Amino acid sequence: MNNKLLSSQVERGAIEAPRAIALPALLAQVALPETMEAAAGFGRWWLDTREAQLVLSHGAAQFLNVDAGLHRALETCFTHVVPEDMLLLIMALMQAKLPGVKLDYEFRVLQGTRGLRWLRMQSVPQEGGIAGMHAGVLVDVTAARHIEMRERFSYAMTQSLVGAGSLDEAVPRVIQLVCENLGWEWGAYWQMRHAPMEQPQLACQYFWNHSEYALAAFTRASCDIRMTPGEGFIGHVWDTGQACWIEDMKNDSSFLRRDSARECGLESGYAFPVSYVTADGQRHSVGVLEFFSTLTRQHDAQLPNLSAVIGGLIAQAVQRMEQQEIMRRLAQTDDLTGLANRNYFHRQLEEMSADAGRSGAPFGLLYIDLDRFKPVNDAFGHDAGNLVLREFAQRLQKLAPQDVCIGRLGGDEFAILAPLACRAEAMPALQALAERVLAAARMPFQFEGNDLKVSTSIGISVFAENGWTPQELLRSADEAMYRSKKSGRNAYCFCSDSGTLLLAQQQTSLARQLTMEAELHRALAENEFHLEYQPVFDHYGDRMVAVEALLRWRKPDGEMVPPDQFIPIAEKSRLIVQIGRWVVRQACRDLAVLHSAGLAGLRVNVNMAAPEFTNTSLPYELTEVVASCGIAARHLCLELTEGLVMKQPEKVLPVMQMLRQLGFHISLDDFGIGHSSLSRLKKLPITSLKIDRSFVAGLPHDRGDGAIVRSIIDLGRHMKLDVVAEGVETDAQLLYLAQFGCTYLQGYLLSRPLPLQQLIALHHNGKQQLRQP
Ligand SMILES: Nc1nc2c(ncn2[C@@H]2O[C@H](COP(=O)(O)OP(=O)(O)OP(=O)(O)O)[C@@H](O)[C@H]2O)c(=O)[nH]1
Repeated sequence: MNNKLLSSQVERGAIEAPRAIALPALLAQVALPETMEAAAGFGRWWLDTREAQLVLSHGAAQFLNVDAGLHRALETCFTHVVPEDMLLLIMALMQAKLPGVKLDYEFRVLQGTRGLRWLRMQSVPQEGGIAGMHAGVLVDVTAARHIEMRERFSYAMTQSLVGAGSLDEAVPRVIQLVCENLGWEWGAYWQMRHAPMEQPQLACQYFWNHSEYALAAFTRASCDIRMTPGEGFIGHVWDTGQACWIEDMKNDSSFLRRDSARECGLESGYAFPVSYVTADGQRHSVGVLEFFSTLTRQHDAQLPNLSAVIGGLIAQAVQRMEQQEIMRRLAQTDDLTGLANRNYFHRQLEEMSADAGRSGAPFGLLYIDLDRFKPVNDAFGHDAGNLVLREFAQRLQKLAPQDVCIGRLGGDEFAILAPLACRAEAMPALQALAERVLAAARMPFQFEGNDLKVSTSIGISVFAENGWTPQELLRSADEAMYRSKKSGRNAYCFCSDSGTLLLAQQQTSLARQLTMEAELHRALAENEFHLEYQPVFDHYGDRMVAVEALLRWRKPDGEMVPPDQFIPIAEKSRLIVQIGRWVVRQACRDLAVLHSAGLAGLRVNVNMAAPEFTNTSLPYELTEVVASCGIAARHLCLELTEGLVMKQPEKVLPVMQMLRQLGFHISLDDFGIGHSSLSRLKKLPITSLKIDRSFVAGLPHDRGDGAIVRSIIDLGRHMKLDVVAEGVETDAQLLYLAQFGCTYLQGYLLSRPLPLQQLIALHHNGKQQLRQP
């Protein structure tokens, strides 16, 4: 706005009279001291707080990138102010009308080609000023702000780099710091990769992106692409060692990732080298940092000003970490062979044992000792011995899979730690590895035209069969290795081949039992058990008469533990009684649900463990359980094994009799494989017999099984006992059993074990009708 226009506005009455008096003077000030302002580096402004109008001098207008003169609306002066600062600026201006308030506010403005600048707006008290009129100055404080910010930023960055233990930790933090503090949306660090037999290539090693922008496509393109020195934006910066701007990424044909930049709306970017100069004046390039924005940021000078500091600090960190890495590697490595040294190998073994203890993943340990190595030293000298050790180490590295740890434990002793895919593969995989080691040692070593010959003896131990701890595993493998020596050398032995290692096995199984016991206690307390129910059908296989409750254990990580793994361990402790009681209660509660869901009359069969049947209070406890669940005693059938009854008949029989008197059903499980004498069987207070699945499996073709099954069915008929056949899996088995009058049938052919709700759904689907007993 020029002075003429300003005057005309006053003349048109746009500004009220008392202020109009002052305006010619203002206009004169706007016009006249332009050169003075420019020299002093400030602009002036006059604010009419009543009308919210502002007059800007030429200097102030230049700073704000708008016209000089009168602005009737404040917003027109501030069109280039950064939106986040705009509201606070206007609020600060309006507060100036309050008595005693002095305006002093800093804000950011986009000054066209000069980029982002910081301005400070301050009021300057006027002598004899007009009420409601304020005047002040506008100063560009960008330089001071940059210095301050650079200091703050350098401090934060130094903290990040000094505190970081590795580049993986440090560099992403620095990229994020730059992006967040300097307003870039995407940043990355490129590093030179030296693959064998290939030209060195720059690859995107770390990146960071602002979560509010959809930049995944650009990240993908950056991670996929490789650039050789001189190639593309990154290759150019690497090659020249000079920082580089890119103003229009999406249309710049030399920018290799322009398509993805277009897709993500990225506009401009800046890349600079990360390098350090050594005492001899040599520059060493370490990598390239690049930053991109969705705005055109060509002249935002903050990053260029800081890039030397950032690049230098990162390069120093890289140098420091590389040195640390060398030191670390030296501390872990055996000088002569380059393999893991004794200490480091032990640490690896400790870590692997701890991991395997948690995950159960097996691994093997090969303890390798060269045979007749001393004579090599004695005959050809220490250098010859060293050559054998070095070359044998190289052969081990070549033959072993990538993921194994190979160590030299000292002298002519080596060891290999080999992860195993699964327990079943342990033996063959370790055997194959040991064979390769034997063959590698047998190949002669060349020393000054002589063929040096050695062999090896190997001992193998496997986690957790031969030990849970590094000490147990090493001792087991060492003992196995000595057996290989004793057996004539050039051989391998597994630890478990030896009776002398029974102790390790016993310790292992004890440790496993203790761990499992602790887990079972937790499982009970944390409700990790649940029940599934396998239906039992009448002899036509079409009516469900009972369900067998089957205990299931799902660990918090989702792993299902098979009952045959945890029941034997629970049986060795009193835990089985607690678990058994939980099963009975839950089964009775679920049965009540099944009854009310329309399965009235259904019975539940529950497997009972040995210690429970020697407990004389069992009948009363069970009476209380069924009563509290609202079901009758006849609805609960307790299954116990033949062997249990026969082991302690004097204790078990009275409990069984009491249970029968109270109305509970009792079934003799796994019938046929125990040692029941018929005379004793007659006296047992039981209601049914269960034919063991091993006999059912042989039906109908195995004559022996057929004869046993028919006898049991006959026996049951004569003793007025129900006979249940379990493990029915084929139509032929079902027909056979039905033909000979087996009372009840159970097996996968009819139904697998089901969760409670599926059982109810099965019933509601109308597929099953209940026989009312
Ligand atoms: N060259 C060389 N020899 C070493 C080094 N460290 C230990 N030794 C020697 O290696 C030999 C190892 O001894 P033994 O394992 O008993 O010798 P061996 O002849 O292999 O005996 P068996 O294992 O019973 O067949 C000793 O003579 C050590 O002095 C080394 O770094 N370099």
